[in-house]
Amino acid sequence: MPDLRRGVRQAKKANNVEDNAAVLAPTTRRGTRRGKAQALKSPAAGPAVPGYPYPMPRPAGRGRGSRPTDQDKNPEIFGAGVGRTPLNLDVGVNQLVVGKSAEKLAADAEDEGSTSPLPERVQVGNSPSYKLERKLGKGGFGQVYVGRRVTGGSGNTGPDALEVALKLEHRNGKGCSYGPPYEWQVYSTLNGCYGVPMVHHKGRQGDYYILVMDKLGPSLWDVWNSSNQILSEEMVACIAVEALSILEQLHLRGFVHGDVKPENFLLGQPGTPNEKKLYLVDLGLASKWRDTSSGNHVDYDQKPDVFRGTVRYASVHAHLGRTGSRRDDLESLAYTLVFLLRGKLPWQGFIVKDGDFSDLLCYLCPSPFKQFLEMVTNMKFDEEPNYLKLIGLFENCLVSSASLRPVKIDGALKVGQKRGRLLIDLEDDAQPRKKIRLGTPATQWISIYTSRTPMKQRYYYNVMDTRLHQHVEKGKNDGLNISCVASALNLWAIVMDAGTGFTSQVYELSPVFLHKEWIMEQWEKNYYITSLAGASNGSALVVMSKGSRWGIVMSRDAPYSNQVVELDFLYPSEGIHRRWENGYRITAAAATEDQAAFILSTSKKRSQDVTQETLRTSAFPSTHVKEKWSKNLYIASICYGRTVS
Ligand SMILES: Nc1ncnc2c1ncn2[C@@H]1O[C@H](COP(=O)(O)OP(=O)(O)OP(=O)(O)O)[C@@H](O)[C@H]1O
Repeated sequence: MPDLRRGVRQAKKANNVEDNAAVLAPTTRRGTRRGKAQALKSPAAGPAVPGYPYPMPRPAGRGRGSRPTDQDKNPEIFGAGVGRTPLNLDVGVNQLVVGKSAEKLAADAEDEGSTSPLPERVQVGNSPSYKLERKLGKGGFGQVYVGRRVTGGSGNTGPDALEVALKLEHRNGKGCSYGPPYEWQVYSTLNGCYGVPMVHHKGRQGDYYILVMDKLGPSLWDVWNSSNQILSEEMVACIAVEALSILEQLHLRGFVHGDVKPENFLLGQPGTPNEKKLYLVDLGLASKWRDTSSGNHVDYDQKPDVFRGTVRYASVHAHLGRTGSRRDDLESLAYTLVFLLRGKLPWQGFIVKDGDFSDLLCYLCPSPFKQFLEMVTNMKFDEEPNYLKLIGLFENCLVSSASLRPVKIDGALKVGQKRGRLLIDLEDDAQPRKKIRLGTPATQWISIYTSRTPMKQRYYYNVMDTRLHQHVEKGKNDGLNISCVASALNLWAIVMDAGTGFTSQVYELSPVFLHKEWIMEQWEKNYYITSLAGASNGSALVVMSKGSRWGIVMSRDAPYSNQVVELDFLYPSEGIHRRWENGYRITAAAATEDQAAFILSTSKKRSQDVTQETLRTSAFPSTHVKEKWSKNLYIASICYGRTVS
């Protein structure tokens, strides 16, 4: 097939051309990660909810907005460069989403009127009988009422209490598609866990699934709202310390909460000895971070279109669809604390531009809170949190004597108590960590190298539109085909090599992105898109090729057995390393000013174990490429865009 866009042939070698014509020894570098390959589940198989501990399909969703709040009146706008909302997360403030669009959420909300009337009296299992009294709260799933004991039982507290909280979920409700709410199973495992209210009875009555639990007092959101929307530093420090103790216990039992926020922390009942005690409720989004049978940490994964949690407080990892782990609860706790202290989070109510995220958040925080945020946002996926050290950060904020403290910190005192003070050793011999997520945004070249048998490879960079054809033609004359293209500052970078396996190639530079007519014309001729780049001025370079390898790739039998994506607002180093360890290799990369995405695939041919390395450089990596060539590592992909330095 003739090339459709053959430029004028020119033998002249431009300044910015490099050629690897040297003859290299025919030794292939063995993969250093060989043998560690461990196949991950196919994305299509099994539940789509990360870390979901039970073998049931994806829950129907936790999509409805929670209780209307003053804050809800102010719609939040999430900017693309915020570092928090990459996908269809344009939902209101306190909404919980599981891979759902905002439209679907609205539809769910309209269903509400169709539920049956609430029972006047409740009696489940061998519980006493309760009369339904005032409403305590409402979430996206359940409604919580005071239950006043009318018959049965005689005590004042515990399973016999005169007043309990009744959480009712309609059997047709979102969380009940497969029987009793998932939260029930979590409560069964966690009953008695420090800081989690006791569930005394549960059962179905008529159309409702009902949990009978300890009645608690106001939520931290209520307290914040009735305190002029600001809480003292000491109070928030006490909350931090106690919340950490509660989360530690929850984590010790193998669960992450998954929806840490002010609305889900409740104080004990006013007027009782527990009125200053903190509790964590709502286990409906809890998931296992540790596999029960093997005791191993659950596998890392990223599904950018799946989100669960509350938009405002969710960790950046949760926004990016990564499997939940202990670090996410801690990051949400950090945002909860900043919110309670300052009454707002920097991403509320306005579009946050590049860089503002970390600057604003850190600027708003007193030192211990800032340090806390830095520590938790730098945690690895499976890292064991150092709860003691995190608690210790707040030691100096706790100035009142134990009896005057606004919130009890019994959990932390149990560990390091001495006369009601925390005794926590803040000595740390670990090396200071680099600020990854809160670092300075940068724009760099990201180049990916793969080991291959020796071949000729050449690159051109800083290529203007007008010079493109002459470079490509020169390469073609030398028997090379384009293997990847990239754009930086409206100049092109082209990598050409002798090992693509393509028999013929066409390309087009068009002022529009994905010039449909031209692409369809080439498809008709059995060409398939093999590389693609867009410039910031809107023009696009599309390369289409045909040949044995890509003919197969694009039609029926791709050589990949599985494919995943790593997407982030910085270079997702941890994710890429985890994927490498599981046998994935980067097969495509793209970056813009504010995001970078990597497609990683596993090869059907297990024997094809290739070493892969990546580089991030401010300038085009010309010197590095030569070094890599000498080790039989060839550019496999290249892009220019968002990283963090
Ligand atoms: N044990 C309790 N005692 C007193 N109030 C409670 C109790 N449990 C829940 N509440 C109140 O009811 C509200 C809703 O409860 P919960 O968060 O469990 O419901 P949900 O439908 O699962 O919520 P979400 O939409 O956040 O998932 C809480 O924010 C709180 O104000």
